[in-house]
Amino acid sequence: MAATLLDSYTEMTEILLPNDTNNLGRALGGAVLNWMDICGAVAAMRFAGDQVVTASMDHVDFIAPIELGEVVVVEAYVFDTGRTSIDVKVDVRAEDPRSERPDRDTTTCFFTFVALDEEGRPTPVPDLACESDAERALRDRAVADRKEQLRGVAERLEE
Ligand SMILES: CC(=O)SCCNC(=O)CCNC(=O)[C@H](O)C(C)(C)COP(=O)(O)OP(=O)(O)OC[C@H]1O[C@@H](n2cnc3c(N)ncnc32)[C@H](O)[C@@H]1OP(=O)(O)O
Repeated sequence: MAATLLDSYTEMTEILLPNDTNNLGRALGGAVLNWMDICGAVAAMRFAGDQVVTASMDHVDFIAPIELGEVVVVEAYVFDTGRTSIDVKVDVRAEDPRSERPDRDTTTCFFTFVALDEEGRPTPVPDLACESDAERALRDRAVADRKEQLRGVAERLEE
């Protein structure tokens, strides 16, 4: 049984409202993580066709702030699988349709979800199929980016 990277592709669009901001009028990290977790879980569920739970999130760097009123676009896709686990890349970018300001990448995180059967036990997931060059490129980039991110974190801890 196989499912494609495209089957999993999920985009979620939010607008940053006051409830999700800090006292500087910028996005709370926890609000962004919540959107990323939901978007990643939807991608994993679309892929597996089963309920999933978040097993882990890798390191998260918030590389640029998101300002009140900006549009937040969260994108997620499956790039690797185990027997019952599903690895998902989640990217976040901010857009301001009211200005000429260019879109900004604000964070990326790699999640692992586990598919569960109706009794809540881990259950096998489909193999990942990449049918186009674009899908293969996304998969390879995610694998490389995850390794690079983990290498960067290890180097920072050693400094
Ligand atoms: C604190 C919170 O609110 S967390 C948010 C919501 N998430 C949850 O509630 C999930 C809570 N955790 C759980 O239910 C369990 O730990 C589970 C379902 C994730 C894993 O259960 P386990 O009994 O460890 O299952 P098991 O040992 O069979 O492993 C199943 C798969 O999970 C993977 N896995 C287990 N723990 C982790 C982890 N911390 N990180 C990544 N993958 C993991 C295993 O590698 C295995 O993958 P594979 O089948 O592809 O080889």
